[in-house]
Amino acid sequence: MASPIKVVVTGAAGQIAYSLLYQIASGSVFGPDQPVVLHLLDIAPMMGVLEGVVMELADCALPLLAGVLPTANPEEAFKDVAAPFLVGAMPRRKGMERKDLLSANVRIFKEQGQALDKVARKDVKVLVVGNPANTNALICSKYAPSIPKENFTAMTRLDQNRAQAQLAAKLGVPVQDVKNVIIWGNHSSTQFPDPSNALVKIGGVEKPVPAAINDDEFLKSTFVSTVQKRGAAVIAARKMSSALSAAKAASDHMRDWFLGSGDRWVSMGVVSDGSYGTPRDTVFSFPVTTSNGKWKIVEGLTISDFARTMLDATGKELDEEKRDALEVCK
Ligand SMILES: NC(=O)c1ccc[n+]([C@@H]2O[C@H](COP(=O)([O-])OP(=O)(O)OC[C@H]3O[C@@H](n4cnc5c(N)ncnc54)[C@H](O)[C@@H]3O)[C@@H](O)[C@H]2O)c1
Ligand SMILES: O=C(O)C[C@H](O)C(=O)O
Repeated sequence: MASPIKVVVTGAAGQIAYSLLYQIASGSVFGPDQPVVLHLLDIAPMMGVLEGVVMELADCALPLLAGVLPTANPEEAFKDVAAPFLVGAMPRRKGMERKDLLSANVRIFKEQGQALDKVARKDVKVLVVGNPANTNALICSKYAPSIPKENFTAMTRLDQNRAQAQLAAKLGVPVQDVKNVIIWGNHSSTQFPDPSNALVKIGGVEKPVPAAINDDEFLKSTFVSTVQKRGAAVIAARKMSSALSAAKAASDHMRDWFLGSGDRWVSMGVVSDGSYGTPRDTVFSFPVTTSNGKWKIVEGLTISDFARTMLDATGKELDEEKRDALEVCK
């Protein structure tokens, strides 16, 4: 058995963490042979609730759970961690856009970037889930200059999973038979869920999704807006933001980053190098492949005029969010 790795979940007393902690501690993220020590960070008033979470983790009797550290101190939480899931932040309510959370949440990611810079391993792999996730990840990276910026990512995997599920339902196939749908840009209503390179297996044969669906109007409008607005639809129905599916997506993201994405593309918000004409120095979601703990943007894709307009719109929003976030952090 390998020696345990330290994994931190922030917002550990919240609703996403409630699903996520079990997935991490049961081996679904880092593999069935990798023990974990869980660091649980939340704010001081939530320590009582967190105590209950700690009790429940113990009561799960999980063989891979090698230790649990609940704390309200970011430096204690981030000490020597390999994998931070930065979930802790305010969720939006009905009628809000995710960027409306910026002024409330971005300071959390400044403070946590500073703490990571001070005490985390330099090869730490950071996943930001708290909204607005892309810009929070950018700010976290900026305040942790001793850690490579490639190590900071934002979660758009939930959007990818939503897109894959929509296409599979339309085609009447199991969800795993659809692959390579892309989420470009921001985890917001300007994101571009792009099915143009997606593949579907039908009768054992792989075909392009656009040809299999053969309905351009559906792919350019209904499909795109359903995925863009899915988070809001869940909030309208549940009166709380998505949590079960968000925790599953966070697990998928980190698992693929650590263990590899195989023959599938996955979407991750990463610091843009300007690929595909996107704004540098924003955290932009791209199709990537992952192996040996590193991600690589899929190169050489054709960008149609429609896609160009969509990429430019979401890039513009990210540039604006960055400007606002830097102002808040001054
Ligand atoms: N990227 C995505 O796809 C995605 C999906 C779903 C939700 N989210 C976002 O994830 C975040 C968390 O959602 P939730 O439903 O778990 O919210 P929640 O309100 O249930 O839990 C958030 C927790 O974070 C804690 N917290 C607040 N400030 C903190 C700080 N400085 N340090 C540590 N913990 C802190 C709170 O006390 C609370 O326990 C929200 O911003 C939500 O919008 C993102
Ligand atoms: O939409 C939200 O505010 C929550 C989350 O980002 C989601 O996509 O479900």
